[in-house]
Amino acid sequence: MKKYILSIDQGTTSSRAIIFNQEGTLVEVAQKEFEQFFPKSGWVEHDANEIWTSVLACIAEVLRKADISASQIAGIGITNQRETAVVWDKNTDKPVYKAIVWQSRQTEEICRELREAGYQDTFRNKTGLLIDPYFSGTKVKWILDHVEGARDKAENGDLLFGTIDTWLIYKLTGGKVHVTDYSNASRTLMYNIYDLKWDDELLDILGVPKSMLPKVKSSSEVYGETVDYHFFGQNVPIAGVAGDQQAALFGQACFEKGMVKNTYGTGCFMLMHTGEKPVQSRHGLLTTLACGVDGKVEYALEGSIFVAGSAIQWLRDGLRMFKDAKQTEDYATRVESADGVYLVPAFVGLGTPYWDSDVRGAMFGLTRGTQKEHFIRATLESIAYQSKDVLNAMVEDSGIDVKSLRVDGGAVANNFLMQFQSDILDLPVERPEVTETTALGAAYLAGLAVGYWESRDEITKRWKKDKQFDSEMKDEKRDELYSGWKKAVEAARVFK
Ligand SMILES: Nc1ncnc2c1ncn2[C@@H]1O[C@H](COP(=O)(O)OP(=O)(O)O)[C@@H](O)[C@H]1O
Ligand SMILES: O=P(O)(O)OC[C@H](O)CO
Repeated sequence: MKKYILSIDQGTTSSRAIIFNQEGTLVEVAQKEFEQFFPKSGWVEHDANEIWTSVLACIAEVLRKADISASQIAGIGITNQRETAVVWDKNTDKPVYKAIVWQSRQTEEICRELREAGYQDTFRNKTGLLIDPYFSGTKVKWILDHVEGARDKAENGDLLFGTIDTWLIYKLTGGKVHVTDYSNASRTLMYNIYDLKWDDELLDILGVPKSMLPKVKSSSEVYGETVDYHFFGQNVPIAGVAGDQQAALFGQACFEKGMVKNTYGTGCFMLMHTGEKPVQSRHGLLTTLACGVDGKVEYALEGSIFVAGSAIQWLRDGLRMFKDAKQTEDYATRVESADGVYLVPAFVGLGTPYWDSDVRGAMFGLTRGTQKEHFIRATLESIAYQSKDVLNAMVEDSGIDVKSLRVDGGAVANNFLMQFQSDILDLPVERPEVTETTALGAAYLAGLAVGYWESRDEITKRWKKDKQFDSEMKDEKRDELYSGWKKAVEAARVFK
Protein backbone atom coordinates (compact mmCIF):
# COMPACT_ATOMS: atom_id res chain seq x y z
CA MET A 1 0.00 0.00 0.00
CA LYS A 2 1.51 3.33 -1.10
CA LYS A 3 2.02 5.75 1.78
CA TYR A 4 1.92 9.55 1.87
CA ILE A 5 2.49 12.44 4.25
CA LEU A 6 -0.31 14.88 5.05
CA SER A 7 0.65 18.46 5.69
CA ILE A 8 -1.75 20.87 7.36
CA ASP A 9 -0.93 24.50 6.57
CA GLN A 10 -3.06 26.71 8.76
CA GLY A 11 -2.55 30.25 7.41
CA THR A 12 -3.92 33.69 8.22
CA THR A 13 -6.66 33.73 5.62
CA SER A 14 -7.12 30.06 4.79
CA SER A 15 -6.47 26.52 5.95
CA ARG A 16 -5.02 23.95 3.59
CA ALA A 17 -4.38 20.24 3.63
CA ILE A 18 -1.77 18.96 1.20
CA ILE A 19 -0.67 15.44 0.39
CA PHE A 20 2.96 14.79 -0.55
CA ASN A 21 4.48 11.60 -1.90
CA GLN A 22 7.90 10.05 -1.33
CA GLU A 23 9.44 12.23 -4.07
CA GLY A 24 8.32 15.34 -2.18
CA THR A 25 5.84 16.07 -4.98
CA LEU A 26 2.51 17.67 -4.23
CA VAL A 27 -0.19 15.08 -4.95
CA GLU A 28 -3.33 16.99 -4.02
CA VAL A 29 -4.44 20.06 -2.11
CA ALA A 30 -7.66 21.29 -0.49
CA GLN A 31 -8.16 24.81 0.78
CA LYS A 32 -10.81 26.63 2.78
CA GLU A 33 -11.05 30.29 3.67
CA PHE A 34 -12.53 31.38 6.97
CA GLU A 35 -13.94 34.57 8.41
CA GLN A 36 -11.76 37.49 9.48
CA PHE A 37 -13.17 39.56 12.33
CA PHE A 38 -12.22 43.23 12.67
CA PRO A 39 -14.10 44.28 15.83
CA LYS A 40 -12.25 47.62 16.10
CA SER A 41 -9.75 49.55 14.04
CA GLY A 42 -6.46 47.63 14.03
CA TRP A 43 -7.91 44.52 15.70
CA VAL A 44 -7.91 41.18 13.88
CA GLU A 45 -9.51 38.04 15.30
CA HIS A 46 -10.38 34.50 14.17
CA ASP A 47 -12.88 31.98 15.46
CA ALA A 48 -10.67 29.10 16.68
CA ASN A 49 -13.52 26.62 16.25
CA GLU A 50 -14.02 27.70 12.66
CA ILE A 51 -10.29 27.21 12.07
CA TRP A 52 -10.58 23.69 13.50
CA THR A 53 -13.58 22.77 11.36
CA SER A 54 -11.95 24.29 8.27
CA VAL A 55 -8.94 22.02 8.85
CA LEU A 56 -11.17 18.94 9.27
CA ALA A 57 -13.03 19.83 6.07
CA CYS A 58 -9.74 20.22 4.16
CA ILE A 59 -8.48 16.84 5.39
CA ALA A 60 -11.68 15.12 4.24
CA GLU A 61 -11.59 16.88 0.89
CA VAL A 62 -7.93 16.27 0.11
CA LEU A 63 -8.24 12.53 0.85
CA ARG A 64 -11.31 12.34 -1.36
CA LYS A 65 -9.72 14.30 -4.21
CA ALA A 66 -6.52 12.22 -4.09
CA ASP A 67 -8.53 9.02 -3.70
CA ILE A 68 -6.34 8.02 -0.76
CA SER A 69 -7.58 6.34 2.40
CA ALA A 70 -6.64 7.65 5.84
CA SER A 71 -4.72 4.43 6.50
CA GLN A 72 -2.28 5.44 3.74
CA ILE A 73 -1.12 8.49 5.71
CA ALA A 74 2.22 7.69 7.35
CA GLY A 75 2.36 10.87 9.36
CA ILE A 76 0.96 14.38 9.73
CA GLY A 77 2.94 17.61 9.73
CA ILE A 78 1.41 20.86 10.96
CA THR A 79 2.55 24.35 10.07
CA ASN A 80 0.72 27.46 11.12
CA GLN A 81 0.31 31.21 11.17
CA ARG A 82 2.49 32.06 14.13
CA GLU A 83 1.89 34.17 17.27
CA THR A 84 -1.93 33.98 16.97
CA ALA A 85 -3.16 33.14 20.47
CA VAL A 86 -5.99 30.85 21.56
CA VAL A 87 -7.09 30.44 25.20
CA TRP A 88 -9.58 27.70 25.99
CA ASP A 89 -11.21 26.03 28.98
CA LYS A 90 -9.90 22.50 29.36
CA ASN A 91 -13.14 21.37 31.01
CA THR A 92 -15.27 22.29 28.01
CA ASP A 93 -12.60 22.53 25.26
CA LYS A 94 -14.24 25.85 24.29
CA PRO A 95 -12.18 28.98 23.59
CA VAL A 96 -12.95 31.71 26.12
CA TYR A 97 -12.37 34.42 23.49
CA LYS A 98 -11.67 34.60 19.77
CA ALA A 99 -8.14 33.82 18.63
CA ILE A 100 -6.21 37.09 18.61
CA VAL A 101 -4.32 37.20 15.33
CA TRP A 102 -0.64 38.11 14.90
CA GLN A 103 -1.61 41.21 12.90
CA SER A 104 -3.86 42.55 15.64
CA ARG A 105 -2.78 45.74 17.38
CA GLN A 106 -5.20 45.48 20.32
CA THR A 107 -2.43 45.08 22.87
CA GLU A 108 -0.65 48.30 21.85
CA GLU A 109 -1.51 49.86 25.22
CA ILE A 110 -0.14 46.90 27.20
CA CYS A 111 3.04 47.04 25.12
CA ARG A 112 3.42 50.77 25.70
CA GLU A 113 3.12 50.25 29.46
CA LEU A 114 5.70 47.44 29.41
CA ARG A 115 8.12 49.57 27.40
CA GLU A 116 7.61 52.55 29.68
CA ALA A 117 8.25 50.33 32.70
CA GLY A 118 11.67 49.63 31.14
CA TYR A 119 11.20 45.96 30.25
CA GLN A 120 12.36 46.19 26.62
CA ASP A 121 15.82 44.73 27.27
CA THR A 122 14.53 42.07 29.66
CA PHE A 123 12.26 40.66 26.96
CA ARG A 124 14.75 41.15 24.16
CA ASN A 125 17.63 39.46 25.99
CA LYS A 126 15.59 36.38 26.81
CA THR A 127 13.28 35.97 23.83
CA GLY A 128 15.14 37.61 20.93
CA LEU A 129 11.94 39.60 20.24
CA LEU A 130 10.70 43.13 20.85
CA ILE A 131 7.79 44.24 22.98
CA ASP A 132 5.22 44.52 20.20
CA PRO A 133 1.55 43.49 19.85
CA TYR A 134 2.70 41.09 17.10
CA PHE A 135 3.78 38.42 19.62
CA SER A 136 1.50 36.14 21.67
CA GLY A 137 2.40 37.07 25.26
CA THR A 138 0.52 40.35 25.50
CA LYS A 139 -2.43 38.79 23.65
CA VAL A 140 -2.77 36.17 26.41
CA LYS A 141 -2.51 38.90 29.04
CA TRP A 142 -5.21 40.87 27.20
CA ILE A 143 -7.60 37.89 27.26
CA LEU A 144 -6.99 37.28 30.98
CA ASP A 145 -7.52 41.01 31.68
CA HIS A 146 -10.65 41.45 29.55
CA VAL A 147 -12.68 38.24 29.64
CA GLU A 148 -14.80 38.06 32.74
CA GLY A 149 -13.64 35.36 35.13
CA ALA A 150 -10.74 34.33 32.90
CA ARG A 151 -7.95 35.28 35.28
CA ASP A 152 -9.50 33.33 38.18
CA LYS A 153 -10.02 30.30 35.98
CA ALA A 154 -6.45 30.55 34.67
CA GLU A 155 -5.06 30.73 38.20
CA ASN A 156 -7.22 27.74 39.08
CA GLY A 157 -5.53 25.75 36.29
CA ASP A 158 -8.66 25.52 34.13
CA LEU A 159 -7.45 27.46 31.09
CA LEU A 160 -4.95 26.45 28.44
CA PHE A 161 -3.05 28.61 25.98
CA GLY A 162 -1.82 27.61 22.60
CA THR A 163 -0.70 28.95 19.26
CA ILE A 164 -2.66 27.43 16.37
CA ASP A 165 -0.45 24.32 16.14
CA THR A 166 -1.15 23.56 19.80
CA TRP A 167 -4.88 24.08 19.37
CA LEU A 168 -5.02 21.77 16.34
CA ILE A 169 -2.97 19.02 17.99
CA TYR A 170 -5.16 19.26 21.10
CA LYS A 171 -8.28 18.85 18.98
CA LEU A 172 -6.87 16.12 16.71
CA THR A 173 -5.78 14.06 19.72
CA GLY A 174 -9.13 14.45 21.47
CA GLY A 175 -7.71 16.77 24.16
CA LYS A 176 -4.95 14.37 25.17
CA VAL A 177 -1.89 16.30 24.02
CA HIS A 178 -1.00 19.91 24.91
CA VAL A 179 2.28 20.67 23.13
CA THR A 180 4.03 23.11 20.84
CA ASP A 181 7.45 23.13 19.19
CA TYR A 182 10.50 25.36 19.67
CA SER A 183 9.79 27.48 16.60
CA ASN A 184 6.29 28.42 17.74
CA ALA A 185 7.30 28.85 21.39
CA SER A 186 10.02 31.26 20.27
CA ARG A 187 7.32 33.68 18.99
CA THR A 188 5.35 34.00 22.22
CA LEU A 189 7.47 36.54 24.16
CA MET A 190 7.34 34.10 27.08
CA TYR A 191 9.92 31.53 26.02
CA ASN A 192 13.61 31.86 26.79
CA ILE A 193 15.32 30.89 23.54
CA TYR A 194 18.71 30.50 25.22
CA ASP A 195 17.69 28.34 28.22
CA LEU A 196 14.91 26.64 26.20
CA LYS A 197 12.36 27.16 28.99
CA TRP A 198 9.20 29.13 29.66
CA ASP A 199 10.65 32.08 31.54
CA ASP A 200 9.32 32.63 35.07
CA GLU A 201 10.31 36.28 35.20
CA LEU A 202 8.56 37.10 31.92
CA LEU A 203 5.46 35.13 32.92
CA ASP A 204 5.39 37.07 36.13
CA ILE A 205 5.61 40.43 34.34
CA LEU A 206 2.82 39.40 31.97
CA GLY A 207 0.73 37.77 34.71
CA VAL A 208 0.38 34.51 32.80
CA PRO A 209 0.18 31.34 34.96
CA LYS A 210 2.62 28.64 33.84
CA SER A 211 -0.09 25.97 34.10
CA MET A 212 -1.65 27.40 30.90
CA LEU A 213 1.39 26.72 28.76
CA PRO A 214 2.02 23.75 26.48
CA LYS A 215 5.02 21.43 26.73
CA VAL A 216 7.69 22.50 24.25
CA LYS A 217 9.18 19.82 21.99
CA SER A 218 11.42 19.65 18.95
CA SER A 219 9.91 20.24 15.48
CA SER A 220 10.34 16.66 14.33
CA GLU A 221 9.09 13.91 16.64
CA VAL A 222 5.88 12.04 17.38
CA TYR A 223 3.70 14.18 19.65
CA GLY A 224 0.65 11.94 19.71
CA GLU A 225 -1.88 10.26 17.44
CA THR A 226 -5.14 11.40 15.94
CA VAL A 227 -8.22 10.03 17.68
CA ASP A 228 -9.99 7.70 15.29
CA TYR A 229 -13.26 9.69 15.24
CA HIS A 230 -11.41 12.71 13.83
CA PHE A 231 -9.40 10.78 11.28
CA PHE A 232 -11.63 8.25 9.57
CA GLY A 233 -11.03 5.49 12.06
CA GLN A 234 -7.24 5.84 12.04
CA ASN A 235 -4.67 6.70 14.72
CA VAL A 236 -2.12 8.56 12.64
CA PRO A 237 1.02 10.02 14.24
CA ILE A 238 1.34 13.80 14.31
CA ALA A 239 5.07 13.98 13.82
CA GLY A 240 6.12 17.44 12.62
CA VAL A 241 5.29 20.96 13.82
CA ALA A 242 6.73 24.33 12.88
CA GLY A 243 5.67 27.93 12.56
CA ASP A 244 5.09 28.64 8.88
CA GLN A 245 8.19 30.75 8.29
CA GLN A 246 10.52 28.26 9.95
CA ALA A 247 8.79 25.47 8.03
CA ALA A 248 9.49 27.36 4.79
CA LEU A 249 13.17 27.71 5.77
CA PHE A 250 13.23 23.94 6.23
CA GLY A 251 11.28 23.24 3.03
CA GLN A 252 13.77 25.42 1.15
CA ALA A 253 16.55 23.18 2.49
CA CYS A 254 18.24 26.19 4.13
CA PHE A 255 20.18 24.10 6.64
CA GLU A 256 23.54 25.84 6.47
CA LYS A 257 24.63 28.97 8.24
CA GLY A 258 24.07 31.97 5.96
CA MET A 259 21.36 30.44 3.78
CA VAL A 260 18.41 32.82 3.39
CA LYS A 261 14.83 32.47 2.21
CA ASN A 262 12.19 35.13 1.65
CA THR A 263 8.49 34.29 1.50
CA TYR A 264 6.36 36.73 -0.51
CA GLY A 265 2.77 36.41 0.69
CA THR A 266 0.48 38.89 2.44
CA GLY A 267 3.65 40.16 4.10
CA CYS A 268 7.25 39.11 3.53
CA PHE A 269 9.22 37.06 6.01
CA MET A 270 12.93 36.69 5.47
CA LEU A 271 14.87 34.17 7.55
CA MET A 272 18.60 33.52 7.66
CA HIS A 273 19.86 30.29 9.17
CA THR A 274 22.59 31.20 11.67
CA GLY A 275 23.61 27.70 12.77
CA GLU A 276 23.66 26.40 16.32
CA LYS A 277 24.42 29.79 17.83
CA PRO A 278 21.98 32.70 18.15
CA VAL A 279 22.91 36.07 16.65
CA GLN A 280 21.68 39.20 18.40
CA SER A 281 20.59 41.99 16.12
CA ARG A 282 21.35 45.70 16.31
CA HIS A 283 19.04 46.51 13.41
CA GLY A 284 15.61 45.37 14.48
CA LEU A 285 15.84 41.76 13.35
CA LEU A 286 14.39 39.07 15.56
CA THR A 287 16.41 36.16 16.88
CA THR A 288 14.31 33.05 16.65
CA LEU A 289 14.46 29.26 16.79
CA ALA A 290 14.70 27.37 13.51
CA CYS A 291 13.75 23.70 13.09
CA GLY A 292 16.47 21.35 14.16
CA VAL A 293 16.34 17.58 13.79
CA ASP A 294 17.73 14.83 16.04
CA GLY A 295 17.05 16.97 19.10
CA LYS A 296 19.45 19.73 17.98
CA VAL A 297 18.52 23.37 18.42
CA GLU A 298 19.22 25.77 15.58
CA TYR A 299 18.74 29.50 15.29
CA ALA A 300 17.68 32.02 12.68
CA LEU A 301 17.55 35.77 12.22
CA GLU A 302 14.22 37.04 10.94
CA GLY A 303 12.97 40.21 9.35
CA SER A 304 9.23 40.84 9.10
CA ILE A 305 7.63 43.03 6.44
CA PHE A 306 3.98 43.56 7.24
CA VAL A 307 2.70 44.65 3.84
CA ALA A 308 3.86 43.01 0.59
CA GLY A 309 1.28 41.03 -1.46
CA SER A 310 -1.45 42.82 0.47
CA ALA A 311 -0.35 46.06 -1.27
CA ILE A 312 -1.19 44.30 -4.53
CA GLN A 313 -4.56 43.33 -3.06
CA TRP A 314 -5.07 46.99 -2.14
CA LEU A 315 -4.44 48.05 -5.75
CA ARG A 316 -6.89 45.37 -6.90
CA ASP A 317 -9.69 45.76 -4.34
CA GLY A 318 -9.24 49.27 -2.94
CA LEU A 319 -8.15 51.16 -6.05
CA ARG A 320 -9.71 48.69 -8.53
CA MET A 321 -6.72 48.95 -10.89
CA PHE A 322 -6.98 45.37 -12.20
CA LYS A 323 -8.91 42.18 -11.56
CA ASP A 324 -6.11 39.70 -10.95
CA ALA A 325 -2.74 40.05 -9.20
CA LYS A 326 -1.17 38.26 -12.19
CA GLN A 327 -1.82 41.31 -14.39
CA THR A 328 0.65 43.38 -12.37
CA GLU A 329 3.59 41.85 -14.22
CA ASP A 330 2.24 42.97 -17.57
CA TYR A 331 1.44 46.48 -16.33
CA ALA A 332 4.85 46.90 -14.67
CA THR A 333 6.76 45.92 -17.80
CA ARG A 334 4.83 48.30 -20.06
CA VAL A 335 6.95 51.16 -18.68
CA GLU A 336 10.73 51.53 -18.53
CA SER A 337 10.78 52.51 -14.86
CA ALA A 338 8.54 53.74 -12.05
CA ASP A 339 9.55 57.23 -13.27
CA GLY A 340 10.63 58.39 -9.82
CA VAL A 341 7.45 57.23 -8.09
CA TYR A 342 7.83 55.48 -4.71
CA LEU A 343 5.17 53.84 -2.59
CA VAL A 344 5.91 53.34 1.11
CA PRO A 345 3.22 50.76 1.97
CA ALA A 346 3.26 51.42 5.72
CA PHE A 347 -0.47 50.70 6.03
CA VAL A 348 -0.02 49.18 9.49
CA GLY A 349 3.30 50.83 10.33
CA LEU A 350 6.70 49.44 9.35
CA GLY A 351 8.37 46.28 10.68
CA THR A 352 12.06 45.42 10.32
CA PRO A 353 14.30 47.40 10.50
CA TYR A 354 12.20 50.44 11.44
CA TRP A 355 9.63 49.04 13.92
CA ASP A 356 7.58 52.20 13.65
CA SER A 357 3.92 51.49 14.30
CA ASP A 358 2.78 55.11 13.89
CA VAL A 359 3.96 55.70 10.33
CA ARG A 360 1.33 55.32 7.60
CA GLY A 361 1.44 54.69 3.86
CA ALA A 362 2.67 57.41 1.50
CA MET A 363 3.41 57.97 -2.14
CA PHE A 364 6.14 60.25 -3.51
CA GLY A 365 7.34 61.58 -6.82
CA LEU A 366 3.95 61.96 -8.54
CA THR A 367 3.79 64.11 -11.66
CA ARG A 368 1.12 64.88 -14.24
CA GLY A 369 2.73 62.12 -16.29
CA THR A 370 2.26 59.40 -13.64
CA GLN A 371 0.20 56.54 -15.02
CA LYS A 372 -1.40 53.48 -13.57
CA GLU A 373 1.57 51.46 -14.89
CA HIS A 374 4.01 53.53 -12.79
CA PHE A 375 1.78 53.17 -9.78
CA ILE A 376 1.68 49.38 -10.10
CA ARG A 377 5.39 49.14 -10.81
CA ALA A 378 6.21 51.30 -7.77
CA THR A 379 4.08 49.00 -5.61
CA LEU A 380 5.92 45.89 -6.77
CA GLU A 381 9.24 47.67 -6.34
CA SER A 382 8.32 48.60 -2.76
CA ILE A 383 8.23 44.88 -1.92
CA ALA A 384 11.77 44.47 -3.23
CA TYR A 385 13.06 47.61 -1.46
CA GLN A 386 11.65 46.49 1.88
CA SER A 387 13.30 43.10 1.37
CA LYS A 388 16.62 44.84 0.67
CA ASP A 389 16.30 46.80 3.93
CA VAL A 390 15.95 43.48 5.76
CA LEU A 391 18.76 41.69 3.95
CA ASN A 392 21.13 44.60 4.56
CA ALA A 393 20.36 44.37 8.28
CA MET A 394 21.02 40.61 8.23
CA VAL A 395 24.38 40.97 6.55
CA GLU A 396 25.45 43.71 8.98
CA ASP A 397 24.29 41.85 12.09
CA SER A 398 25.59 38.42 11.21
CA GLY A 399 28.73 39.42 9.35
CA ILE A 400 27.82 36.61 6.94
CA ASP A 401 28.23 37.11 3.22
CA VAL A 402 24.97 35.99 1.57
CA LYS A 403 25.43 34.14 -1.72
CA SER A 404 21.84 33.95 -2.97
CA LEU A 405 18.23 34.37 -1.93
CA ARG A 406 15.75 31.47 -2.12
CA VAL A 407 12.20 32.66 -2.65
CA ASP A 408 8.69 31.26 -2.24
CA GLY A 409 5.09 32.38 -1.62
CA GLY A 410 2.29 33.50 -3.93
CA ALA A 411 3.96 36.62 -5.36
CA VAL A 412 7.10 34.83 -6.64
CA ALA A 413 5.12 33.93 -9.74
CA ASN A 414 5.76 37.55 -10.75
CA ASN A 415 8.90 37.47 -12.94
CA PHE A 416 9.22 41.25 -12.97
CA LEU A 417 9.28 41.35 -9.18
CA MET A 418 11.87 38.57 -8.99
CA GLN A 419 14.13 40.22 -11.59
CA PHE A 420 13.85 43.59 -9.85
CA GLN A 421 14.59 41.89 -6.52
CA SER A 422 17.77 40.42 -7.94
CA ASP A 423 18.72 43.77 -9.54
CA ILE A 424 18.22 45.79 -6.37
CA LEU A 425 19.99 43.25 -4.14
CA ASP A 426 22.73 42.50 -6.67
CA LEU A 427 22.27 38.82 -5.77
CA PRO A 428 20.98 35.73 -7.54
CA VAL A 429 17.34 35.02 -6.68
CA GLU A 430 16.46 31.32 -6.81
CA ARG A 431 12.88 30.18 -7.32
CA PRO A 432 12.32 26.46 -6.58
CA GLU A 433 10.11 24.12 -8.56
CA VAL A 434 7.92 23.53 -5.50
CA THR A 435 6.90 26.94 -4.18
CA GLU A 436 4.67 25.32 -1.54
CA THR A 437 7.75 25.19 0.65
CA THR A 438 5.89 25.90 3.91
CA ALA A 439 3.69 22.83 3.62
CA LEU A 440 6.59 20.82 2.22
CA GLY A 441 8.77 21.80 5.21
CA ALA A 442 6.14 20.51 7.65
CA ALA A 443 5.78 17.32 5.61
CA TYR A 444 9.57 16.79 5.68
CA LEU A 445 9.65 17.31 9.47
CA ALA A 446 6.91 14.71 9.96
CA GLY A 447 8.37 12.32 7.39
CA LEU A 448 11.81 12.40 9.01
CA ALA A 449 10.28 11.56 12.41
CA VAL A 450 8.39 8.51 11.15
CA GLY A 451 11.19 7.22 8.92
CA TYR A 452 9.40 8.11 5.67
CA TRP A 453 12.49 10.13 4.69
CA GLU A 454 16.01 9.40 5.84
CA SER A 455 17.89 12.59 6.43
CA ARG A 456 18.28 16.27 5.64
CA ASP A 457 20.81 15.36 2.95
CA GLU A 458 18.02 13.63 1.08
CA ILE A 459 15.95 16.83 1.32
CA THR A 460 18.87 18.97 0.11
CA LYS A 461 19.16 16.72 -2.94
CA ARG A 462 15.45 17.01 -3.66
CA TRP A 463 15.48 20.82 -3.73
CA LYS A 464 15.22 21.79 -7.43
CA LYS A 465 15.53 25.20 -9.00
CA ASP A 466 12.81 26.33 -11.36
CA LYS A 467 14.47 29.59 -12.37
CA GLN A 468 17.35 31.79 -11.30
CA PHE A 469 17.22 35.58 -11.70
CA ASP A 470 20.60 37.32 -11.97
CA SER A 471 21.22 40.98 -11.50
CA GLU A 472 21.39 42.99 -14.72
CA MET A 473 21.40 46.46 -13.18
CA LYS A 474 24.34 48.85 -13.15
CA ASP A 475 25.65 49.74 -9.66
CA GLU A 476 25.00 53.44 -10.24
CA LYS A 477 21.35 52.85 -11.13
CA ARG A 478 20.87 50.53 -8.14
CA ASP A 479 22.35 53.10 -5.76
CA GLU A 480 20.21 55.88 -7.21
CA LEU A 481 16.98 53.88 -6.95
CA TYR A 482 17.66 52.63 -3.44
CA SER A 483 18.64 56.03 -2.10
CA GLY A 484 15.32 57.34 -3.46
CA TRP A 485 13.57 54.62 -1.45
CA LYS A 486 15.42 55.54 1.74
CA LYS A 487 14.42 59.18 1.26
CA ALA A 488 10.79 58.17 0.73
CA VAL A 489 10.78 56.14 3.97
CA GLU A 490 12.34 59.03 5.88
CA ALA A 491 9.75 61.42 4.52
CA ALA A 492 6.86 59.08 5.34
CA ARG A 493 8.12 58.79 8.91
CA VAL A 494 8.10 62.56 9.33
CA PHE A 495 4.39 62.73 8.47
CA LYS A 496 2.69 61.25 11.54
N1 LIG B 1 1.56 37.37 -9.85
C1 LIG B 1 1.53 38.07 -8.71
N2 LIG B 1 2.18 39.26 -8.64
C2 LIG B 1 2.21 39.96 -7.49
N3 LIG B 1 1.60 39.57 -6.36
C3 LIG B 1 0.93 38.42 -6.38
C4 LIG B 1 0.87 37.61 -7.54
N4 LIG B 1 0.14 36.50 -7.24
C5 LIG B 1 -0.22 36.64 -5.94
N5 LIG B 1 0.24 37.79 -5.42
C6 LIG B 1 0.07 38.27 -4.04
O1 LIG B 1 0.56 37.25 -3.18
C7 LIG B 1 -0.31 37.08 -2.06
C8 LIG B 1 -0.75 35.64 -1.96
O2 LIG B 1 0.32 34.84 -1.63
P1 LIG B 1 0.19 33.67 -0.55
O3 LIG B 1 1.53 33.06 -0.44
O4 LIG B 1 -0.97 32.82 -0.93
O5 LIG B 1 -0.16 34.56 0.73
P2 LIG B 1 -0.56 34.20 2.24
O6 LIG B 1 -0.02 32.82 2.52
O7 LIG B 1 0.10 35.27 3.05
O8 LIG B 1 -2.06 34.28 2.29
C9 LIG B 1 -1.48 38.01 -2.25
O9 LIG B 1 -1.31 39.11 -1.37
C10 LIG B 1 -1.39 38.46 -3.71
O10 LIG B 1 -1.76 39.82 -3.85
O1 LIG C 1 -0.27 33.22 7.46
P1 LIG C 1 0.96 33.71 6.81
O2 LIG C 1 1.57 32.72 5.87
O3 LIG C 1 0.83 35.06 6.18
O4 LIG C 1 2.09 33.83 7.99
C1 LIG C 1 1.92 34.57 9.10
C2 LIG C 1 3.19 34.57 9.94
O5 LIG C 1 3.46 33.33 10.51
C3 LIG C 1 3.10 35.63 10.99
O6 LIG C 1 4.27 35.67 11.77
